[in-house]
Amino acid sequence: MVWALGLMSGTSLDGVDAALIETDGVRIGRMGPSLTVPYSPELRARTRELLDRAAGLAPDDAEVLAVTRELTLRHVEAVRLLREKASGLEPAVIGFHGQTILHQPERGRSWQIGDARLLQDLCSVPVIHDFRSRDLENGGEGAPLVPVFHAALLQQEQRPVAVLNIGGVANVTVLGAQDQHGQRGVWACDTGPGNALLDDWALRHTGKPCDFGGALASSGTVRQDVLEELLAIPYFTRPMPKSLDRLSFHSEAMAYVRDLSAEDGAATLAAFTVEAVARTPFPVQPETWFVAGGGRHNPVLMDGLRRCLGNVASVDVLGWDGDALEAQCFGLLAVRCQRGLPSSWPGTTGVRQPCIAGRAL
Ligand SMILES: Nc1ncnc2c1ncn2[C@@H]1O[C@H](COP(=O)(O)OP(=O)(O)OP(=O)(O)O)[C@@H](O)[C@H]1O
Ligand SMILES: CC(=O)N[C@H]1[C@@H]2OC[C@@H](O2)[C@@H](O)[C@@H]1O[C@H](C)C(=O)O
Repeated sequence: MVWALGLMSGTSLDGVDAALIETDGVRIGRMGPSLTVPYSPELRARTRELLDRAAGLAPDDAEVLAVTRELTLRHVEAVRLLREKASGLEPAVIGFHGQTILHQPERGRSWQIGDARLLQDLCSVPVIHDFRSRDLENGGEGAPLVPVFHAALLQQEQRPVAVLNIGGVANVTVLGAQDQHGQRGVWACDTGPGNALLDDWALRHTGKPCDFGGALASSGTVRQDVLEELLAIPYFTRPMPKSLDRLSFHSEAMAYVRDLSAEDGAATLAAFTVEAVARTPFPVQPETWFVAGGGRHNPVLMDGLRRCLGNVASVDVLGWDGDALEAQCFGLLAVRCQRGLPSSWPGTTGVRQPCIAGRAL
């Protein structure tokens, strides 16, 4: 096994998560330390601006290049701080996801900005990057990629279970029951919004970047009529696998809630996240749901999920760090790439055949 350092900057645009993981690409050994390096409000705003304009931007646009450099330097800082924290643990490889500013699987396109060469030169560690392209080239959605990691972590689990990540977008991995040979089905998709719509709503109505503790949503009432209109968006009846951009149906959804009070709008958007999960057409019904990502800190989301799905717990009950999971995943994916192991399958991304994620420089 080797130590791999994973870097993930998610759709919430709040910063870079970095984590160390010991793995041979198949088995997972020890988890090392992890940390988050936040983006400055200025960098967050500039990145958000790019994300809003991404469909019309050229790769060599001056602002794209400037933000790419800034973001990469935040990643370099994350690597430096994590190495300091992990004194003595030297990573053999870095898995660098980059910042997604556009995801259009229907056009075979997913755009992560980040300068892998600069990161490799400044950190002096081999970097694996560009994790989504090959999957897209082979007919896949390019996301989610985390199911291989969830399956590796839950190798001992015999029952059908699900891991739900509620980041900016929410994604789920469903693991079927194990047969007598230890084989099981693995299915995945993005279920719908995670926190992104709620974050934008909270920012507009409270000036804060999210609905901390679900305070706003818990003092409002869900508008069922609006909720049903939101859930009538065709994405929700599409079979899995399927994936989303942070801005997928963003303006549509915002138009539906626009006239609601701040509280009712937040309650309705939180219910939207929950119902989108509950209505996903799953091939098997999970007995237990383990929830990761920032959304697990929002009691309105967690209570709603419990009401709809039954047995729902934070991944923390498994001893996992729900804030470091995605960064750890990109450490694992980097090692799998180096060893020629596939990381996506027809059931997880819709790719035609099992596919290696990432490439070296
Ligand atoms: N205490 C809290 N109360 C309410 N919401 C919270 C709290 N802490 C975090 N969140 C939510 O979690 C979000 C961040 O989640 P996370 O870091 O998992 O997203 P991400 O990794 O950027 O997204 P993705 O998984 O889509 O790439 C915040 O934007 C916020 O909405
Ligand atoms: C294109 C992109 O960056 N997608 C992210 C996003 O954030 C959550 C969800 O949408 C998921 O599909 C994916 O990230 C995780 C790490 C994944 O690929 O598994």
